[in-house]
Amino acid sequence: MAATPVVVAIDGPSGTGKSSTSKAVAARMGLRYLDTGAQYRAITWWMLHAGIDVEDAAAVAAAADKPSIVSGTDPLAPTITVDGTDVAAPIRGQQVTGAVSAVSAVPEVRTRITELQRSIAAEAAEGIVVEGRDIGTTVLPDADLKIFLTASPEVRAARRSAELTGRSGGPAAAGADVVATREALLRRDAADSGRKTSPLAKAADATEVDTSELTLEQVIECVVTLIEERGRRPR
Ligand SMILES: Nc1ncnc2c1ncn2[C@@H]1O[C@H](COP(=O)(O)OP(=O)(O)OP(=O)(O)O)[C@@H](O)[C@H]1O
Ligand SMILES: Nc1ccn([C@@H]2O[C@H](COP(=O)(O)O)[C@@H](O)[C@H]2O)c(=O)n1
Repeated sequence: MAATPVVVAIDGPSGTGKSSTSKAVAARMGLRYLDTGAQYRAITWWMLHAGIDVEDAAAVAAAADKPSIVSGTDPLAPTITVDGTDVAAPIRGQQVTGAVSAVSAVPEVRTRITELQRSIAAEAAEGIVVEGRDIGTTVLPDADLKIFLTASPEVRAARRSAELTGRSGGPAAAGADVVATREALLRRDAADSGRKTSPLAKAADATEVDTSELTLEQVIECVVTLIEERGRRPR
């Protein structure tokens, strides 16, 4: 008997483990995977590249429909391109990270990206895990399962610093500064929670999972169990 497709929304603040959890759960359950933060980062990269002042909401709004953003949804090898250019690496840089909350707060940007997200989810015949900030509240309010991941700022900063330090090759790297990383995470959370249009928020019917004291494997197991309870078995 074919498995029933399932749509899973995973939201939460920065660095709570959304991407790591979503990719692993999707791979284990035979689902597609969509990183919506990567889409906002991609449009931000394009704005910066085009010389648009990202603090000028009118200029950002006027350009919102110009770039073509394509997301590959294989959880083992997710991809993101803008006008055919692979931007997977540059969208993770400091410049984009520092600008993305301003761009994602512009309603015309959100309308454009939300439409894209809904069409990708609708095409995923086998089901999909979609992660972001407003998936359960706005993008896919009828998702079969909604998870809201949290973790203390200290834990998130320590995890992110370890990741950045590893990526840059040693403790001397800027990513090793846990205090600065914590401040940057909290600044981005405040901007994402405080915007008028579709802010970062927990849907009323979402299950909250505090990952502060959990290993990544435990969080993955928790989400897989919740999906199985809705009748979907791993492949
Ligand atoms: N439960 C966990 N235990 C330990 N480390 C974890 C856990 N969950 C995630 N991590 C690590 O924390 C870091 C941040 O995780 P991840 O990128 O998945 O978070 P995120 O919520 O998607 O972040 P962002 O919103 O900024 O994209 C990664 O290095 C990841 O390996
Ligand atoms: N559904 C979403 C997802 C993301 N954003 C914005 O993108 C930024 C980057 O997200 P990451 O998950 O890659 O860190 C995030 O800070 C938000 O500004 C969003 O608005 N809605």
